[in-house]
Amino acid sequence: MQDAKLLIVDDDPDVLLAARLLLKRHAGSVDIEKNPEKLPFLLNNNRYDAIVLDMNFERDVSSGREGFAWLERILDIDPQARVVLFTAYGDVEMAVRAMKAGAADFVLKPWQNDKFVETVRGAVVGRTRLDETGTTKRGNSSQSANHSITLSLIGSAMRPILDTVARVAPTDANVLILGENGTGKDLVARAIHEQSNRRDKPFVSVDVGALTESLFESELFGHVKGAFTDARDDRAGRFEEANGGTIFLDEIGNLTLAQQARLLTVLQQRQVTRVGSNKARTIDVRLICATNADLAERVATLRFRQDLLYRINTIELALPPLRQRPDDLKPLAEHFLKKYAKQYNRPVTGLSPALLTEMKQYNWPGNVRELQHAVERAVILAAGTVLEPGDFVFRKTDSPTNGTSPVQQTMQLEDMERVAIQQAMQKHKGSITDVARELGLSRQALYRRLEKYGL
Ligand SMILES: Nc1ncnc2c1ncn2[C@@H]1O[C@H](COP(=O)(O)OP(=O)(O)OP(=O)(O)O)[C@@H](O)[C@H]1O
Repeated sequence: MQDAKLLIVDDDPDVLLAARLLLKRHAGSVDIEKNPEKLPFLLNNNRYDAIVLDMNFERDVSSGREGFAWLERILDIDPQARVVLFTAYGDVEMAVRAMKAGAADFVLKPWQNDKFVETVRGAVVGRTRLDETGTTKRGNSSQSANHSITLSLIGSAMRPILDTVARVAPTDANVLILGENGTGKDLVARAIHEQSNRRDKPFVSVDVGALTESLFESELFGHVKGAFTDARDDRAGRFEEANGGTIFLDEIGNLTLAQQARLLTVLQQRQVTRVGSNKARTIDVRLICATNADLAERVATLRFRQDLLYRINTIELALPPLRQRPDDLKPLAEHFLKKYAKQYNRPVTGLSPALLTEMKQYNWPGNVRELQHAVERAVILAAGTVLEPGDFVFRKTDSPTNGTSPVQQTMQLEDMERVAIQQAMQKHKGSITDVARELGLSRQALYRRLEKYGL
């Protein structure tokens, strides 16, 4: 593995240092990262022959849940990734589960040097074989591989959207993607990038709604050493990371007015200044934003700046909620069924007509993400080879079209949402990852709701 490029992700700096020292003697290069949130960025910009990933990122937690969630995310981005999991607890059952979920192998901490190197070597060899026999792989500059995300967007409702994407992508026009949570906004943003002339440059995605007031500026625009207590080094912000490529600002509707003003200045001047510095740096980025909020209403109620809206919405793309595209339910569900039957090695082959009927009657508040998780659960738990209504958990919600006023509907939906979150928090003993998964929300979206409802 002399030429291999490796990545180690662990929140313990001592582990990172020791593992890097050891593997550096056997590999071409070894990147280390403390924050797993950086994984999507790293994977979108590098091709790693193997990734060593910690199972537990929260101190005093040994469930491995974080590791599983990140493993899944890695394989979503790069299905051929070879991931070796670190576990400190010698839990063989967990390691076996991890391998079933797609990990290449695992290493127990504290590790034995020879064994660790051999395990990583095995993962690298596996990757080389996959690449040799492989189907599409990222980093391939052929036209078809470049359009892999576009091709992964399923459903007839996506056709007109993809037509617009094809026309808009090669221009540098700013795009605003509107749609409820889980409707595919992130995928569409990536499809625009991969069809654009910037496709070989970075695609940087930032959930700006999840950034606290104090983090906002340094995360987006960077900081210099000593700018604030934790600023131990100079650091580029996400705009600089995206230079030459595309920056995707998700949940833009949640920015405070002060944040909106700072963002607008950067967009107007096309320059960023790191916190604590007075040197402005010119940036060249294509801007894509997304929100599930009604921005026109926010402008009318003075919560969103009109000048910022005009700057970001040169082209608007609205993604319909899943309940408005019943024809897409079957192809989407079949797509996820195939994916998870293969991933979990389960003999599930189809959906019963009765299940399809129930799926069409349900209103899918979590949209495609909820459908994806529902199918995943059903594939794992189903007794037969065809999924039946009993294999699915439909969350109990009233149809939003039941004759009540929009305000009452909002109240009712908010009440239901709060109760659903409370129940899921109790059921999963407060595990954010599990609750987010059950409810079909991103972790950030869940954090925001917990804050909103004071839970
Ligand atoms: N048309 C589609 N075809 C295949 N998969 C889809 C489609 N739309 C969404 N998905 C899948 O559903 C999940 C949610 O999609 P995505 O993250 O793009 O939604 P989002 O609108 O950005 O959500 P959020 O607002 O919560 O950030 C992802 O796993 C994505 O791959």
